[in-house]
Amino acid sequence: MNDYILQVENLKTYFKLDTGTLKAVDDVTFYLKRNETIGIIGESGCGKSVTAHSILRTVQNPGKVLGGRILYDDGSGPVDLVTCSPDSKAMRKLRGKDISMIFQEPMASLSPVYTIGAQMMEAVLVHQEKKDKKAAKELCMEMLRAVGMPDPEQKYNAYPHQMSGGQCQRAMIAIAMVNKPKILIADEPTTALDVTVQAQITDLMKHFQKEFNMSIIYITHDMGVIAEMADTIAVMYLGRVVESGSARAIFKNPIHPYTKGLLKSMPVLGNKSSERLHAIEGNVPVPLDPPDECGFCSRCQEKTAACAGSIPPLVEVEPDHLVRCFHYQGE
Ligand SMILES: Nc1ncnc2c1ncn2[C@@H]1O[C@H](COP(=O)(O)OP(=O)(O)OP(=O)(O)O)[C@@H](O)[C@H]1O
Repeated sequence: MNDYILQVENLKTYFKLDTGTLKAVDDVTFYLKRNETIGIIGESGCGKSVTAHSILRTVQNPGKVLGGRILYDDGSGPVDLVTCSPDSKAMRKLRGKDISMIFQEPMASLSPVYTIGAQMMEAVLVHQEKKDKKAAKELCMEMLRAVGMPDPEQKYNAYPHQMSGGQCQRAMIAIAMVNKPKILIADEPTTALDVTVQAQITDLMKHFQKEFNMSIIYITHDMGVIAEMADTIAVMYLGRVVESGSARAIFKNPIHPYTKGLLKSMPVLGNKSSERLHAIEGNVPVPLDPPDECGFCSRCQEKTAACAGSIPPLVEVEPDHLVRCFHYQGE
């Protein structure tokens, strides 16, 4: 069996707007191994969420996946999701069953007008040919207990507004996990929570990963969470992967000035709290008809005249460690 459950290659997702073409995801390549976690990191607007929605084929209009491949292999051979229509039976079967997604804001996926139980039952029954409601309810209760929901019987009949933020997050995870997906896409799932609940939620994901042999795409702007969760890392900037490799390689030997900037912005245990954290100056620009140059060059401390000439290629630094920077052209 192929080592990779997902291979994303040269993915392009653009939004054709009246004002021009917004290249949200532009030539993105990364690979996800079975039972492993890839961390996708970058500041707000780098294209992380649009990448996730491209995989699930749920990109909002007028966004369209316009190029590349998304090879998903559940063990029976790779299928290119780019060739599947977003509304196809194949994609509907895949979403929520093989690949599930959880969000920063549970209310983005929980309906306010249905109970948690009704939403869980819907998630189970939609993928069953013979609808067995009794078995489905048992599965839902088992999952509510597995996510550590307090008083699961009562929460099964509760509406989201009757629960705390952390409980809603657990309910969303229970819905995402109830079909034991092969891939979980977690888009900033802990950002809105306090640190104790954050740690509980990441532990929960690791527990499910082991129990169900699940792969995870963990999207965040927090290098600390990535250090805790990820086996491999893809650093995104302005719609492109600018550096990727094993977590060890990225933390020990970061090459791209953007990766180095992100690492310097991480708090270090033992440093005095009065010491200011490094911040990368400026903001991520909007990739509306972007010029053919390194996307980071407007903010890069190391830029030279060469950086504005064209888009740097992805170069292999060491096996499986790739970087997209004119200053690194290989040995
Ligand atoms: N529906 C849309 N219409 C137009 N532009 C969009 C749409 N959704 C996203 N974009 C643009 O695509 C680019 C990438 O956005 P995306 O949400 O993927 O970034 P992100 O890295 O996930 O940021 P965040 O951490 O804030 O979610 C941004 O410039 C954003 O403004």
